[in-house]
Amino acid sequence: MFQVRETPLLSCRNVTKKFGSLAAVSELSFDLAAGEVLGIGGPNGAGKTTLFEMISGQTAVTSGTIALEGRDITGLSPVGRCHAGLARVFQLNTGFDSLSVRENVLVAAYYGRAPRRIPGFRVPSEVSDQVQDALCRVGLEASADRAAAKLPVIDRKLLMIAGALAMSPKLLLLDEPVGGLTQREIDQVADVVGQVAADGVTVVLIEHVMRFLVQLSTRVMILHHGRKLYEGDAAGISRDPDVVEVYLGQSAGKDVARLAADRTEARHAG
Ligand SMILES: Nc1ncnc2c1ncn2[C@@H]1O[C@H](COP(=O)(O)OP(=O)(O)OP(=O)(O)O)[C@@H](O)[C@H]1O
Repeated sequence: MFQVRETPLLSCRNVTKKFGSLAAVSELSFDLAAGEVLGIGGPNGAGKTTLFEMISGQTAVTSGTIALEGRDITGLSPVGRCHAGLARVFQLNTGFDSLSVRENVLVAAYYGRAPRRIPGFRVPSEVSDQVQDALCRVGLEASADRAAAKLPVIDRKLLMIAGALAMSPKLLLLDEPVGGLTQREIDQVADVVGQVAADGVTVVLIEHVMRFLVQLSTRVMILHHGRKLYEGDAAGISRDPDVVEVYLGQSAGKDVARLAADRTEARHAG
């Protein structure tokens, strides 16, 4: 297993989730250092989203522990985890359709950073600034007054990312952020996430789009049947016969090898 020397930003120890007799995630352990981008892949049903459910507190672990910056958060509510610095972007749209783009982000910025009482809904100026900053980071400032329901799919995805960023997270969980997007749109989201990571936010992303996963991840973990099948750099997944067999397939494995080589070349050139 990868060793993180200082107190890890996120630490999962023997995390297990059982649904009846099915172990969706089984005895999974990993550490994540601040500043990493961990890409998680694996076949349908591998346990990726269930892992996110446990990290973000939407579902309780059956056993195991989860710590954020050394603090055990295993029993904390989802909102408590938000206030501790953890933000999650869901796979499916979670925006409020009837609110504007700005209002959607405002709800996240207002409630996501500290405990608030509803009757006290006065927006402090630092929250407004946070909203504006989040909109600019994803490029939605020109759409701020549009109703969320009227947005194209790509902008809905960016809106969810803006909501998460408005909470000033230390750890950002992204569940299939580019599913269903065109190549150009995927590149657009990759630019946003790459900049978020460059700004110091630690990211864990689940993605089947290998181009996106390989481009952004500093480390990749492939799950299968709730267990770790592979953990290492992106280039290694195409050389791992088990990953190629159960997940990538031969031709996709070659594509991933090419993508990883392109990435290495681009980094050296940069
Ligand atoms: N609430 C639930 N009740 C029962 N079984 C569940 C529940 N949630 C997930 N599962 C099962 O747990 C296993 C892991 O599901 P999970 O959604 O975590 O996989 P995944 O890797 O995210 O898949 P995908 O790539 O299709 O999103 C699957 O067999 C799924 O059917």
